[in-house]
Amino acid sequence: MYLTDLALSDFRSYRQVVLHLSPGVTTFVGENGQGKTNIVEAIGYLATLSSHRVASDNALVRQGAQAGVIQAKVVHGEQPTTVEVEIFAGRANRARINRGGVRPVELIGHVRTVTFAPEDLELVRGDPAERRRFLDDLMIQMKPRMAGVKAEYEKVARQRAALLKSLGAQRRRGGSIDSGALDVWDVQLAKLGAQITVARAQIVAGLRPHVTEYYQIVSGQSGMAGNARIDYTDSATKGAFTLPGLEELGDADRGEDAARLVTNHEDDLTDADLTEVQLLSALAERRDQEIARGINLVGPHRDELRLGLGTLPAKGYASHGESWSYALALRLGAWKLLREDSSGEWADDGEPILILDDVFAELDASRRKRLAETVLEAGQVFVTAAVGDDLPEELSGDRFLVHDGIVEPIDG
Ligand SMILES: Nc1ncnc2c1ncn2[C@@H]1O[C@H](COP(=O)(O)OP(=O)(O)OP(=O)(O)O)[C@@H](O)[C@H]1O
Repeated sequence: MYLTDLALSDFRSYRQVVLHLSPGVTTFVGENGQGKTNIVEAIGYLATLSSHRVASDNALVRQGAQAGVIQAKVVHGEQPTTVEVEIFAGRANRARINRGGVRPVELIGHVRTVTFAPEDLELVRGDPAERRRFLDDLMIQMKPRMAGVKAEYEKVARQRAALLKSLGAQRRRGGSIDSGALDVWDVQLAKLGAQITVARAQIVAGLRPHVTEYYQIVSGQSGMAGNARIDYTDSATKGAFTLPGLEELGDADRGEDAARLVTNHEDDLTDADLTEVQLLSALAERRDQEIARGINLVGPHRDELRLGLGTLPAKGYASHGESWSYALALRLGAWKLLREDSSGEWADDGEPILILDDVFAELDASRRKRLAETVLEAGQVFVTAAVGDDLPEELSGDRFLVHDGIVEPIDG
């Protein structure tokens, strides 16, 4: 998969820009604040309908404009497809595929990207929510129907939390409470939550060997010190979540087609049913505590992706350079997993686009070189850098200079 054209109108700092793009490596070079990241952010938005930098869409619309538009032509298999999203500040987006109106969520899957950016250090050093978001973005790209499940889960969790708060307040005032009203929310939370927990755990099982491998490649560390291992812990059992048939994948051959197991995993139903039962029993057990605190204490929003390095957790122990290598290994692992995914419409070309936003300046010379060699395998790569000299010479390809809202090709 690759983009041949990208047009932005009123997106971030751009009033209007049109770019013709080629497969292989494309680099955007320019001084700080000129709009390099804005371009790759737009490409990433087409894949996930969210920005890798901000939680709200408001900042994506050019100041003073009503709506920002991102339009791209993507070649996937034989036929080019035109995808377009119109972003409104504070309102629902509008989307088009080949000029026909569709629901925005239908765009997901037409463009697949993996973005690595300075913010990714938070994947290792930040709160568990960062790591859950990483898994969810990947989950939605691999199983687009999970976008709806996640949205529904979040709605149920919000409503249940409101009820817990009011029951808690009632109890503190000395009134008697009927906590039976929670039952219907528990059932929904467990049903939706189990699907998310299982989908994420499948992704972790598929990612694990890739993360271990890429950590060693990028960091140059080997042996126990360089052993990066990821695990998923669920809130109901508070233990490492295991999936029958998938767990052995962690120790499987590195070349194993892990994505096939993620998307075609036959035990989905059994796993989700089992997890649902575990969630329901944990909800029953912790109901009193939940009412006292007025928050949901059980569910995938409390699950954790744990990152281990050697015998220690990465968070709090890994050095700055090691944390960077780990974040990069997570992103490259995600890219490999998406690449291997040959389910359904990805049978002919599931190759995701790789975006490396401002990352070379953060790496030492040997890590830069190893990263460059690795990404050359990708069908299309977008790189941004403030200083062209930070880029290893392996990354030749199209170059654009970005300055004052103008993006122009650099010859040679
Ligand atoms: N909604 C918006 N409307 C107008 N301008 C915006 C908007 N959002 C961001 N900008 C401007 O875009 C510029 C930032 O662009 P971008 O983040 O792409 O820079 P960059 O070239 O990647 O810089 P750096 O090298 O510092 O990372 C800033 O000058 C900012 O003021």
